[in-house]
Amino acid sequence: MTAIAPIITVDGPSGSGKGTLCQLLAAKLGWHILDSGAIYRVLALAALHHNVELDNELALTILAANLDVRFEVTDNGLQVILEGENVSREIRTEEAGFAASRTAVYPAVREALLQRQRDFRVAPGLIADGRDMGTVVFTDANVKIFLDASTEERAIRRFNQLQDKGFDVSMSTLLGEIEKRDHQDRNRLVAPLKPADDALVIDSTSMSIEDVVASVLAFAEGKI
Ligand SMILES: Nc1ncnc2c1ncn2[C@@H]1O[C@H](COP(=O)(O)OP(=O)(O)OP(=O)(O)O)[C@@H](O)[C@H]1O
Ligand SMILES: Nc1ccn([C@H]2C[C@H](O)[C@@H](COP(=O)(O)O)O2)c(=O)n1
Repeated sequence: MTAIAPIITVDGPSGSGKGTLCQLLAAKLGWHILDSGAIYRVLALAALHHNVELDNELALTILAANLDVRFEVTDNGLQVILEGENVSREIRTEEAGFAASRTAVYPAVREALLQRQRDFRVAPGLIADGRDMGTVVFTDANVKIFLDASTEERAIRRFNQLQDKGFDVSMSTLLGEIEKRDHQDRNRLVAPLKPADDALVIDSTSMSIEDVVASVLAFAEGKI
């Protein structure tokens, strides 16, 4: 009998540091990584390419079920390939994040993407980054983390991150966009952003990323 691969889920709002934490955990443990937000971002981009409106649930669901996306882990980070085209940079704008959040409100779209996400669970283990990893996709995860930070701190982090990548952004616009996306992700009817009952909630507002990693590994001891 094959043992089921262990899994650590990391959920939380935009800019809380989930992606950074997941990469560090995956490198430390030698595990695979699932960036589920990238799947929703790619879906929104595919909708744009195929002239599908972001409020057309049926067309989005068909697109989601047939999404031709590949993920490649390289020395330059995760590369995201949509229909043969590298879209890694294009999907990282705040606009792409908000468009992704719009596609993510539809139950049928989420259902169509469920198995694709679960297929990432292979040995030696998986670190899963998202909004509903611990509450819906991997309810039996060994370790569940809900990573948070104040809205202001998240906006500052995102501002610095986008500037470093060469995107032209304004702090006040960014703050408004983050609040709007948080509201949409927390208040949708299906799989809203919230901590799983058995998650460790970490407020990283005043924590370094190294401290966050240490807290997670201490919590995970004996569970993975
Ligand atoms: N504890 C921390 N202290 C300071 N900066 C941090 C911390 N954690 C992450 N960051 C920085 O904040 C930025 C956003 O982090 P990251 O992309 O990991 O967030 P995220 O939660 O994955 O966001 P999203 O869900 O929108 O993809 C990055 O530039 C990262 O280096
Ligand atoms: N498990 C997930 C992952 C992502 N989404 C939606 C909601 C987010 O605002 C958007 C982009 O995610 P990010 O790349 O910023 O992590 O995608 C979701 O609903 N469920």
